[in-house]
Parts: sequence; C-alpha cells; structure tokens
Amino acid sequence: MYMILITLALGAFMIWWLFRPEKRLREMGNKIPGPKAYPIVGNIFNFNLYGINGPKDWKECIEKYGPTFRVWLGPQLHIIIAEPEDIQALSSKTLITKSDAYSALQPWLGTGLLLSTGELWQRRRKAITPTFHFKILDQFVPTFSKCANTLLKVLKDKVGKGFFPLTHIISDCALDSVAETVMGTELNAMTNPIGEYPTAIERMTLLLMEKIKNPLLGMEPHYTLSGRRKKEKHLLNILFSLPLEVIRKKEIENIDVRDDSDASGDAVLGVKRKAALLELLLKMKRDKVPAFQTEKDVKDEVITFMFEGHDTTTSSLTFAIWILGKHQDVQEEVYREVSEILVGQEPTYEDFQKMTYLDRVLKESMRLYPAVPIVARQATHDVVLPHNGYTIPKGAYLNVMIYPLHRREDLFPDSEKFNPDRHLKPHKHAYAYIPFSAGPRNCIGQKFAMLNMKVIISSLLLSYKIESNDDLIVYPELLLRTKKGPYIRLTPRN
Ligand code: HEM
Repeated sequence: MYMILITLALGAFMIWWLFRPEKRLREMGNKIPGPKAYPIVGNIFNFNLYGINGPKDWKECIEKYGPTFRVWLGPQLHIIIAEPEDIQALSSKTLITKSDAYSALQPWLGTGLLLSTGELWQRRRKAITPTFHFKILDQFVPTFSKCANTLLKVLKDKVGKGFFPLTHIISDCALDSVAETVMGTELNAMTNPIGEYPTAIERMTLLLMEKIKNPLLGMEPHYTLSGRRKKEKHLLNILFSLPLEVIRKKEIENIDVRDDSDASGDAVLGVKRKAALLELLLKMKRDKVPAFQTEKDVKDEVITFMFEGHDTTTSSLTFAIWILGKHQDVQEEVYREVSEILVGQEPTYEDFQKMTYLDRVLKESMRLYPAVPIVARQATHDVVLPHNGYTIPKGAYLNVMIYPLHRREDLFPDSEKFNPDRHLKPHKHAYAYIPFSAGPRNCIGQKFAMLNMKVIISSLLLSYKIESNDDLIVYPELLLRTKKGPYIRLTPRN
C-alpha cells in the first residue's frame, strides 16, 4: 500500500517537475491577481476559457480581480484582458505574434495572413490591403446581390412552415458569396448544400475545434491511432483541390488586371473587368511581389480568406437576423430605411453606404454577439500594462476578451440592452468596441463583411418580416456558438 502511495507521489512530482512553468514566468505571473491555482493543473478545474461555462467564469473573475487578471492553464500563464487601455497597449506593432492556440489551423491555412507573423505577415498585409479598396468592393455588390436572391429562393420553401434553424442556410449563403468574390468560382452551396466542398469545410472546422478545446487529442500517437490524422488528410485533399484547380485555370487564362491610381494618388489595384481576389493575388505573383512568389503562397491566402470570410460572416449575420426578429420596432426602422434607398434600380455600393441605421444595428448586434469572442496572442517580450501597471512576462498567452469587454456596464451603460443608437456617439475608449479586433492585426475584411451583411439583410427585409423565438445561450469556441438555434419564422411582406 505504502509503495503504491509513494510511487503515485513520485509520479505526480515528476509530472510537476517536467511540466512546471519556467521560474521567471511563474514568479512574474503570480504577482498578477487571479483565482487560486493548484499544482500541475493550475486553474484547469476552476476556470474555463472556452465552452459553455466560459462566460460565467469570466464574469465572476472580472468582478473579483478586475478586467485584467491571470489564470494558469496547466503550465501556461494566460492573461485575461477586458480593459481597453491594456488592449490598446498590447495592439502595438511589436505584439503581432499569434498564440500557439492557432497552430491547429496551420495544416489548413499555412502561411496565409491569419497565421503568418513577422516580416512575412507585414509584406503580405501591405500587398493585400489595396485589394479591399472600395473601388474593388464596389464590384462585389452584384455578386452579393445574386447570392442574396438565391437565399430568398431557398427561404421560400421555409415560409408558412413555422420556426426553422437559420445557421446552415446563412452559412451556405456566406460560403457562396466568399467563393465567388475570393476565387471567382460559383460553389452553389445554397442549392447543393451537401456538395463535397461545403461538407468538407464543416467537418474540418469540427475536427479543428476538437483539437483546440483538447490539445491532448491532437498529440501523437493518439491523433494518428484515433483515425483523426487520416480524416484530416482526406478533408485537406478536398479543401486544397478546388482552390488549386481554380488557381491553375486562372493562371492559364492570365486575366488582365492593371494597376491604377485613385483620385488621392494612392495606388489601387484597378481592374478592367470584375475580378476576384484570386486574380489580384495572381497578378502579384506575376509581378514577383516578394510575399507571393509561389503557387503555395497564393493557395494559402485564398484558403485563409475562404475560411476567415465564411464562418465569421455566418455567425455575425445569423445573430443580426435573429436580433432583428426579436426587436420588431428596430426591424421596421431598418425596413423603412432600406425601402427608401433601394427603389427599383440595381443596388450600388453607395446605396449601402447610405444605410446608416442598418450600420448601427449591425454594430450593436456585433457588440452583443461578437463572432470572434477571444483573440489570442503570445507575449514576445515583457510588457507593462498601463491600467494597473502589471508586467506581463515574455511567453505569457494574452487573451483579448472581446465578449465580456463589450458587455462592461461602465463602457456600455445598460449593456445587456440592444440599443443601436449607442453607436451614434464615439465610445468611451477607442478600444472598447472591437468586433473586428484592433491595431495592425485587425480584420482586413471588415468593410467587405459589412457590405455583404447589408446586402443580404436589406434584401431579406424587403421580402419578409422576421420573427425570432427563444433567448440564446451562447458560448465561446473559435467563434461564438449557440447551444440551440437560433430559430426564425418568416412572413412575406406583400
Ligand atoms: C463579420 C464578419 C467578420 C468578423 C466579425 C471578423 C473578425 C475578425 C477578427 C476579430 C480578426 C482578428 C483575429 C485574430 O487576430 O485572431 C480577423 C482577422 C482577419 N479577418 Fe476577419 N472578420 C470578419 C470577416 C472577414 C472577411 C469577410 C474576410 C475576408 C474576405 C476576413 C479576413 C480576415 C483576415 C485575412 C484576417 C487576418 C488579418 C491579419 O492577421 O492581418 N474577415 N477578423
């Protein structure tokens, strides 16, 4: 008996010794307030970063330790940050390194903009930024409108049949819009939702989330023996084959995309005809722009944009449509605005810029339901946070907590209330409202996303009245998820 106890104690000591945090990290981390941490496991059993209990744990800790505190997840020091002043300090140019949590995405997204770092990221970001100029976005309006019209046709089947779940339909719509604008290819996920590519995206996202939530599942030999590695390989084959096929076809076509300048003299990638982002990337490859030398560089970027543009838009759009169904007065106000602006003619980019109320509605929906609830970074050097003067040691994981930040009473009075007009005035701090993140690594596709969402919501409201049932229980994964639903019901307007 004694032998067993001694062996167990020795085993526990060995595990602690092997996995204990480095002394400096431990000492500096423990100077920052946070919940009581236990040997080896730290706060794994009394704090959830992700999952259904996440929001409750964050709220309790923020109330007890303030908006910036620390937790130990095993040997990892995690700094939880819901303080605009600290977020601003961390969003400086030097802190652009993504946390290890993103490494699960690496086999899929490669060195695309989301995951790349350092000089490569800087070069790519600089090269791609002009492709999101309004002159380019302007050309995407007909594609977004076409997808919105297909959505209306798909929804026709649902009318008069009670409440139905929204997420899948919106996901297929977002996928179609992004595939056509990024790759110049019609996927038709809405009309063929069980197609190979949409199904592979969904299955790959589930597989990744499993790995992120439980890193042990992703470790070898378990990953291979459990059959997950084989499944991942199979899904990656499908996810790579379509973009590669399109890239090769378009390279042969050698689309004519010319450089241009806008009135202010800024360089803009102008186009002689409607061009997808892929064609602009291929032009950079032909021009030997340093960050886009190889087919893989172009493929990684196309896949990154397909991934980043699809799930985030799905989540934000779904919440926005659901919230409009909950607030009939707001819905009618948006309907009035949209019907005054869209009078018969083909909608244009300028029309959607005039929809200022819808703009505020989307902003408020993203405040309450930010698609990306947590943005994770890693400290590449020690940094002093301005709010409480805490020194964050190099190596710590930094979690910018967008969801609880957006619900802070002192920053957004009556914070649980849906009130689009709170966005009429500047927010209390420039970094208090950050659904698209902030600083140099903010979302490059935010104008694209806002435009796409406006096109879809306006065409939906012109045809239907929306009603929503049930309140939502939301929880954080890579994206904000709902336990059930959301469900909506549609009634034709005329
Ligand atoms: C409402 C929809 C969207 C939301 C809420 C959103 C939100 C975000 C957030 C929070 C980040 C920072 C992620 C991080 O640092 O970990 C991000 C990055 C990014 N987003 Fe979006 N996004 C949306 C739509 C889009 C679209 C439509 C595209 C492209 C077509 C896109 C492309 C990207 C890319 C490439 C990055 C990485 C940027 C970099 O690191 O330089 N996003 N997005």
